[in-house]
Amino acid sequence: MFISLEGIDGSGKSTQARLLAERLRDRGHEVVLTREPGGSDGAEAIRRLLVEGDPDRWSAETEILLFNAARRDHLERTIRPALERGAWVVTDRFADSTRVYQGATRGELRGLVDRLHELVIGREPDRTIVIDMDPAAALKRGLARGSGEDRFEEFGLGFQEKLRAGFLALARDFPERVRVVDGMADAEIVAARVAEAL
Ligand SMILES: Nc1ncnc2c1ncn2[C@@H]1O[C@H](COP(=O)(O)OP(=O)(O)OP(=O)(O)O)[C@@H](O)[C@H]1O
Ligand SMILES: Cc1cn([C@H]2C[C@H](O)[C@@H](COP(=O)(O)O)O2)c(=O)[nH]c1=O
Repeated sequence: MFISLEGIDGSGKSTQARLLAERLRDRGHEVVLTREPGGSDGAEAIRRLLVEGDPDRWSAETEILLFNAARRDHLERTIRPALERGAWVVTDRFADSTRVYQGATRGELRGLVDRLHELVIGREPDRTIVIDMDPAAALKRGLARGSGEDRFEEFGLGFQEKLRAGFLALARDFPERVRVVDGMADAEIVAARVAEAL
């Protein structure tokens, strides 16, 4: 089973991915807990190209290519082998992040995002949980954490609001696969909501 956690920056995806992996391991499953961009040696190298350094280094189109290159490597080296040996895969972000960050926020690039996904990736997770929360609260969590790594967090509240709308739209676009969970509660309560949704 292949599960992705999605949502805006600071919504609690990494926390929930970890808690879900623990819950599944407690039930005796082998679980591969992974993330994007990253999750394989090559994809982690591409992550550094994307999140470190001059934010204007890449054009919007090149950025989409890089996210897809990283995802292809992640799929080939980490996700597929794990699924083939019967493990569960829990990933903190997958292709929906590209749909939302690169596609939904820049409408004219949606076609490119969708065509590249079909060509290079060609599969979806079995289930996707969107952790939904108020962007102002999520931004506060991110700032409190003091993570300086994410150049994407620089865009601020207006951008996060667009992202939230993009993630909520996924549940309408992929009703069989995507469930939205309210992330505005203690982590353990949200974890129970995630388990219930799955
Ligand atoms: N339910 C929660 N209540 C309060 N704080 C939380 C909750 N979930 C996570 N946090 C805290 O909020 C911060 C962001 O959480 P986390 O890293 O899980 O989010 P994220 O969505 O993966 O963030 P990013 O996308 O920016 O990496 C962390 O400091 C984490 O400990
Ligand atoms: C997979 C993916 C990610 N991003 C952005 C979203 C985040 O702001 C950063 C790093 O992710 P993290 O969850 O904070 O580790 O990358 C993106 O724009 N497009 C994508 O496809």
